[in-house]
Amino acid sequence: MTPSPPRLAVSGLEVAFGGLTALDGVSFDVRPGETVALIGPNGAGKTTAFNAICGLVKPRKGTVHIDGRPAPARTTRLLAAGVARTLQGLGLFDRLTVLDNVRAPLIALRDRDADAKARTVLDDLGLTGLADRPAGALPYPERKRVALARALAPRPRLLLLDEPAGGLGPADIDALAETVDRLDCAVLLVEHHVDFVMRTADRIVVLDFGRVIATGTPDEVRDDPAVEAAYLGVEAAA
Ligand SMILES: Nc1ncnc2c1ncn2[C@@H]1O[C@H](COP(=O)(O)OP(=O)(O)OP(=O)(O)O)[C@@H](O)[C@H]1O
Repeated sequence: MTPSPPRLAVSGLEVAFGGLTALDGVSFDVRPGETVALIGPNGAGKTTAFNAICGLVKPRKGTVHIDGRPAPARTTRLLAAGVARTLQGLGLFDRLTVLDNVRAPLIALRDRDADAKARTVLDDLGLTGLADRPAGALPYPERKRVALARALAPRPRLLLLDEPAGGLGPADIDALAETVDRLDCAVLLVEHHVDFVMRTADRIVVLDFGRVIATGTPDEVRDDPAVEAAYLGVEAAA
C-alpha cells in the first residue's frame, strides 16, 4: 500500500527579498494529526515560511504541497483544500458579532451548515456566552480565542497558528495548550513561547538565518547544542 502523503510538505523553499535570502532551502513536513512548531530567533524566517505556505509570498525555488497536491495561493482555495490559519494581528471584523466572525469562512465556502458549525466551535472554545457581542468589544484573550474559533470553524485538516500564545497570560496559555492538544487536525505553529511549544509540539523545526538547523522531538531539540546557541540560549539569557 502506498503511504498517504504528508498533510503539508515543504520542500527546498527559497525566498528572497531583494538581496536578502529570508529562506534558504527549507524543507519539512507535517503529518496527519501531528503538531509541528516552527521556532527560531527573530528574523529566522518563520513568518516568511508561513506566508510562503499560504501563497502570500512567492518562493524563488521550492514547493509547498497539501495532501500531495500543490498548495493553492488564494485564501478561499486554501480553505477549500482544508487549510486554515490565524493571523498575528487577529484580523477580526471588530463591528461584527463573534458569531458572524466565526461564520465568515463557512459562508465564504457556501457551507449550508454555517450556523450550526459556527455555534459548535463557539461551544467547544467556551465562547457561546459571547456569540452576540461585537468582536471589537472583547478583551484581547477572548478576541484571540475568537480568531482561533474562526480558523477551526471550517474543520480544517491543517491549521496554521501564527504566535497563538503571544500576548496571553499563564492561565490563557494553559487553556490554549489544552485546546491544541485536543485538536485532531494537523497543526503547524510559529511561536516564541518556549514552554508552550515544548508542551504542545510533537515535533519542532528550528530555523536560523533562513535555514533549518534542527528537527526533532521537544527533548531532542532542547538538547541540541546548535539550537541552544541559536535560540534557546538567547531565551535563557533574556
Ligand atoms: N516584506 C519583506 N521585505 C523585506 N524583508 C523582509 C520582508 N519580510 C521579512 N523580511 C526579512 O526576512 C527575514 C525573515 O523575516 P521573518 O519575519 O520571516 O522572520 P521571523 O522568524 O518570523 O521573525 P520574528 O520572530 O521577528 O517575527 C528578516 O531578515 C526580515 O527582516
